[in-house]
Amino acid sequence: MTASISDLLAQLKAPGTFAARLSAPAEDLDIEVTGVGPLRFPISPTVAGKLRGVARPSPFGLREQTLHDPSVRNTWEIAPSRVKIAARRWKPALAAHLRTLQAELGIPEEREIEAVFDKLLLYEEGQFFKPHQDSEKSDEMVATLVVILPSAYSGGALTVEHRGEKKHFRRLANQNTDLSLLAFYADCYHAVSPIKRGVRVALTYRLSLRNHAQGGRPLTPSDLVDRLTDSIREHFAVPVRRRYSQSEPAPPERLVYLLDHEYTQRSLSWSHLKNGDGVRVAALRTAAERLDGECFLALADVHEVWTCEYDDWEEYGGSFGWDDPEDEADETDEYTLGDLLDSDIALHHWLDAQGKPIEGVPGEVSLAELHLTRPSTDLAPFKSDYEGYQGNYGNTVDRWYHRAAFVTWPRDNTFALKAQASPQWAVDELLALPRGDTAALEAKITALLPHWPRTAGAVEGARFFARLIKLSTRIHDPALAREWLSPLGAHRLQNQAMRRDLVTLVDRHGLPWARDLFSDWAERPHWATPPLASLLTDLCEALCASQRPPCEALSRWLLEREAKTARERCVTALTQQEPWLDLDVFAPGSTHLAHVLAAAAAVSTPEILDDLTTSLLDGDQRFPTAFFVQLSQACVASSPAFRAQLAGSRLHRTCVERLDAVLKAPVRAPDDWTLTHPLPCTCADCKVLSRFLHAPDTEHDWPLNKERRLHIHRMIDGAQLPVLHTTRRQGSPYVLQLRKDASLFSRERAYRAHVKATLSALRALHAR
Ligand SMILES: O=C(O)CCC(=O)C(=O)O
Ligand SMILES: [Fe+2]
Repeated sequence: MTASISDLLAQLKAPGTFAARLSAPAEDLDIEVTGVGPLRFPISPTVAGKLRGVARPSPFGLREQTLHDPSVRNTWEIAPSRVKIAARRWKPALAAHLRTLQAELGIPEEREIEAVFDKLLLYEEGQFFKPHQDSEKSDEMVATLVVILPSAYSGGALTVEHRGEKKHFRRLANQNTDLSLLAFYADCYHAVSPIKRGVRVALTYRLSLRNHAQGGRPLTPSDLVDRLTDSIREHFAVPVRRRYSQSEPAPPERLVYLLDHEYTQRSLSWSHLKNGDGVRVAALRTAAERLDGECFLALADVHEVWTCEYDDWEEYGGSFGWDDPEDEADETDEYTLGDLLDSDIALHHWLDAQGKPIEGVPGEVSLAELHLTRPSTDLAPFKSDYEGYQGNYGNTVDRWYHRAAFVTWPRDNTFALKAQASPQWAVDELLALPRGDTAALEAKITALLPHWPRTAGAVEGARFFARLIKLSTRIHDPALAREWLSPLGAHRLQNQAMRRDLVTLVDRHGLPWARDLFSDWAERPHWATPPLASLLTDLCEALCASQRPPCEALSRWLLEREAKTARERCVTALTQQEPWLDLDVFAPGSTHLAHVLAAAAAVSTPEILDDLTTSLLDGDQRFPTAFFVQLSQACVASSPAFRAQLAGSRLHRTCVERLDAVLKAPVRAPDDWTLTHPLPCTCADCKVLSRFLHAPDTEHDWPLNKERRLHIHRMIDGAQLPVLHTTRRQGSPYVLQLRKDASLFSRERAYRAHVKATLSALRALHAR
């Protein structure tokens, strides 16, 4: 059994810790503040008062901004321009202290630390600084140094937190005489608890790594690297099922290892990884390179959704309260996490092995790719959002974390990964391959298939699909060509070049292959896929013009298939409640039929018209007049070729008869309010409604309880009858008031006019 990557990496302890302290005599520090004079230690309350006289309230940096908020930070600060420190003795003394602290923080000896003085801070009684991260003001900044000057005070403990682990630094026993130097990694949250008595004076420094040159990689025990190599090999060998995917289980394409420290775009670099991250990445990279893996660093945005138990939740700030060990304040979390419901990780800001930014790699991380030694819950979220009760899930909380990751994959996977981020790029690359090398092309295409339907299917734009089908004509393997074409869809065969490519394919792979391809496309329609019907004429023409037998056969098969679907659409429309004098119910089906008939006429396949006529006129269904009106309209608007074929046919004669009958019926007299329309329901109430419609009456007041009123409302609306129906909310039960309205006349006039125009167009077909 190979060990898990996380377990192996957990054995690599960080060289050093995230926060360290030392104490030192104060005599090497000669310090003078403009307007106050030289500071003598311990700093007296009088001098502290003078310092306050030249200080200003501190702002604090929150992410990219600088804010003034005394509830977060309540201290005085003095700018470096007012503070003069004699370099002669302090410089070598500070350098020596830094070497000690550097070793404790696990920063390799060969890296040189540079300290830049930032400011002088003064905390008086009650002043504090709540948990925060220091903004990393330069690319090289790795840590913060605080030098607490000798003075008498209590409270004012500094707490530093890293990945759930906290270190408390209380004042030194000899705080009156000695300096206290504290250094911690810049991504650590830290806070100063309120001063109880006295004053606390501190200098802060930014610590940067100087010699940028890639100092050798931290060494890793070679047996561990061997075992890690085995585990990585196994990671890329064992197939796993992908979440939400129907495709066959496959080995992960990448390995993503989440680092422990936080990094910003500026601070992420191979040479500046913070303590434990440095050794683990070195080990992973050495192992990955043995396997010819490509290696990257990236920033990782982690988002998790948890169920949670709610207890008195407050905004952020409450959950990371004072940690004054002298107070022994008990710590309570405001909510307790339950189950992880969902998580997603997005990688961005990629750096390659040389540290150069790269683009075009998919950001989304799958569970199968992921390894980590510390779960995100150990970290302080960058942001969290509490959601009240969420149905089945109860309360939930969303948390976001800023992490970073080491990523590696076998060099052979690079093409497939980049293709996921940009299918367009991949198609262009493949088209640029030397024409004759089918084996190389097919190997590359095979590597893309697992993600191809999803990634290529999401692309918008005709150019891409034109190139996709063009490339498919260079694939010899029929099954591969079919899978490659699956994201295309028949509705996208919009231009002649694409249809010519289709002809080439059908001619090469044969009719059964082509039928399967079109069936794939029909089975997996995009929700907004436009029907193929409007393209049918062009498609069949292109297929038949080739005079290749499989293409001609495909044209026929498509016509028959589309004729069948069109007829089914019309039959389905029959089952819907038919509105009074409505011309829309059969519109989609009739238009579809007309497209099929036009295509059949274009490629001289007259049997389609005969077959359809028989099935429409002699089938079990009786189509109402509205259907023939719609069909006639679609036919007269269709292609000249089809109109010529229709003229004098049985379908033509039937349409003429049915439309003629409409016009032969007597025109409604101006005072005739009777109305005949079949209702789909025969209940007692609907019979009453029908009687009222038939009758010359225009009004009917009908006491009815709620349920029955609702039924009648629905009947009238469903049939779009020219009857107003309102409820008079008086008495018991309320009264349903039915009123026939004048649209009875206007709608009928419009209908007759429409039928008349269509009929004369139908009759004109003979004249040609
Ligand atoms: O006063 C201290 O010990 C810490 C000061 C600090 O965190 C800061 O200036 O950002
Ligand atoms: Fe700070």
